[in-house]
Amino acid sequence: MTKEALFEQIQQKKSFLCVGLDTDIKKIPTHLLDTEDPIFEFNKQIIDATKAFAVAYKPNIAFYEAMGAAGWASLEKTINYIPKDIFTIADAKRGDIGNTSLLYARAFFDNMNFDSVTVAPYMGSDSVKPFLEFKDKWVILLGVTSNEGGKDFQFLESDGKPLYQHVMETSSTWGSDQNMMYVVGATRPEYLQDIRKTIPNHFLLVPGVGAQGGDLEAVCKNGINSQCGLLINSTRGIIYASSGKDFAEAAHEEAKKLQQQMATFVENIK
Ligand SMILES: O=C(O)c1cc(=O)[nH]c(=O)n1[C@@H]1O[C@H](COP(=O)(O)O)[C@@H](O)[C@H]1O
Repeated sequence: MTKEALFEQIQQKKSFLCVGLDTDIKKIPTHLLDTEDPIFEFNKQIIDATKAFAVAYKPNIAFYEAMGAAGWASLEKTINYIPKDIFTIADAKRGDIGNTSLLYARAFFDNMNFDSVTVAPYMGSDSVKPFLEFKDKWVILLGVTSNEGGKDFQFLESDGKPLYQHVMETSSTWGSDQNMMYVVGATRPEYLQDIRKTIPNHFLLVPGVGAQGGDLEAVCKNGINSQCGLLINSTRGIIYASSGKDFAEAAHEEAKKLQQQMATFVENIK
């Protein structure tokens, strides 16, 4: 998907919501366990209930890998079920020596037809560049993560700059704002003004609202740009809003609440 197509969808839906699909067999409503593929059945109903408000879906690959071959089958069915105009993110946090990264890229872009994959920057340029060779596909590089341990390395300074800033400055020359995005946790909105000085035009994937307590308003105020530039993710806050038979309706309501908070920000984009 191109950046223009993504922005068009954001304007149409007045939303920049990404719904995470971290589907855990231990957490889905028990009445689904009798179906042929409970993980897919859950995802299907979540997608149907939220697609009016979501511009992206982000299955976290760990949840599928943990189920073995059956998990991969559920993931493939899920990716094929997501409407084609909605952006898809394989949240896999990959990155390895070049020939291995190329195969990760083929797995998610060619075999499964995801639009993007999350990538860890630690192994540097030759671990990221193979993902950038695929037309209309995206790398979403970890920048400032939402978790507590993100502080362990990401803010260490050298040459007067924190590590995350070195990562963003250097890596943004490997591709462009047409094929690279960055992860910035919603729990750390105070870094967004500085981040926007380094990468004014890139889209940011912002996880951490809902269950992790991130601040949606602060993220929007500091992070939005002239093409929106934000995909804000919520996972548990939406997909596990209810553990009963009404889980899809509850997900619909939570997604709608977030979309309504986002609508004014979209209307004010100049
Ligand atoms: O890359 C990510 O998506 C990610 C980066 C980050 O810094 N923090 C973070 O929580 N995530 C992912 O975003 C999702 C957050 O889920 P909830 O906390 O349930 O909304 C999980 O799939 C995490 O793996």
